[in-house]
Amino acid sequence: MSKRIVIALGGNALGNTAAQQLELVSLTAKPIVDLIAAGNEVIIAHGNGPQVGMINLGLSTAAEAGAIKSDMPFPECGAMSQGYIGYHLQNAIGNELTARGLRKDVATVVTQVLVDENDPAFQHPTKPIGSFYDKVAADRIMAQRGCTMVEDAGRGWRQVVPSPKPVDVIEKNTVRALVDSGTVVITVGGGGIPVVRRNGRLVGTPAVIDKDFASAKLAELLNADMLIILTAVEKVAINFGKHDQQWLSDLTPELARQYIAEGQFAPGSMLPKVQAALSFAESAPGRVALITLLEKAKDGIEGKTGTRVHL
Ligand SMILES: Nc1ncnc2c1ncn2[C@@H]1O[C@H](COP(=O)(O)OP(=O)(O)O)[C@@H](O)[C@H]1O
Ligand SMILES: NC(=O)OP(=O)(O)O
Repeated sequence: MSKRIVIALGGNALGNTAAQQLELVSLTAKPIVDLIAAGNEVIIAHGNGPQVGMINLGLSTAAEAGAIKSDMPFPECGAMSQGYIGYHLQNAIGNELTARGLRKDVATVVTQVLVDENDPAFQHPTKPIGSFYDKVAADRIMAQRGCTMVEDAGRGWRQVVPSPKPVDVIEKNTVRALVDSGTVVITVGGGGIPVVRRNGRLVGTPAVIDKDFASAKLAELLNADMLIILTAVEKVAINFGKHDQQWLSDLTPELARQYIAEGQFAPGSMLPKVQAALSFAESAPGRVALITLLEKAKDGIEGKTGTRVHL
């Protein structure tokens, strides 16, 4: 039976350069088009941590060198990352559809996501962006730019920015209308451009929303049947990386809460995915969230693999 499915793609899976990204999205497009060819309505959300950091650093460096007139504000960097990644995804998915003789429109919607100006996340930057650095380089960048950098899960040092929770997707009606008309939509890229409401106006704010939370919010607003969070592991584990590691196939809200309380999921990596999956699964009866590998998405939908979070 065909389903309405929101897919969340990890930003780290998109490579570090435009050439790498273009090559990787051509591979990403295949399993996504498998789902479309099977009759599902597919909406694609994606991360932007490495990309928004690259755009921000590149333009700041150009401004400091006098090559451009002024620095680029951070929300605009987020918008650029949506266009950059969205273009590659719509190009790759469109080409894959054409190669299979399927006729479907594919479009990226530049998306603003409402956040609360009083969200405590603004006081505690946690979202890693940009490249990984060693400690010496990180200390130098922090001193030069006055930004915050932290060690990211043993992989090196990265800049961190505030990551408020998504409250609403401003362009949700446009996205819904496009999906209803049969268009494959790429939206809430990088979790959406964070905006706050001030005196009745929407104003961009420097932050990066977690794409897993934004995808869960979008899936809820679009009344999706499934939220699929695609990442670098086939299943979620408890005792991850330890000798007694145990892969999980099914997670009820009760179990998910228990494991979260035990600290089983790493903050900034698996924790937001499990929390986002839990929030979608609990938003209405029958909704299922799946966490798995891109190439296992089809098997996961059929219940053959992945970690399914459901009531
Ligand atoms: N309990 C866990 N179970 C499975 N993977 C985990 C767990 N805790 C941490 N991880 C790590 O989290 C990673 C996914 O997070 P991340 O790389 O930030 O995601 P994204 O795909 O969105 O970029 C996995 O590849 C895995 O290395
Ligand atoms: N915005 C966001 O969640 O990006 P990553 O997936 O790259 O962390």
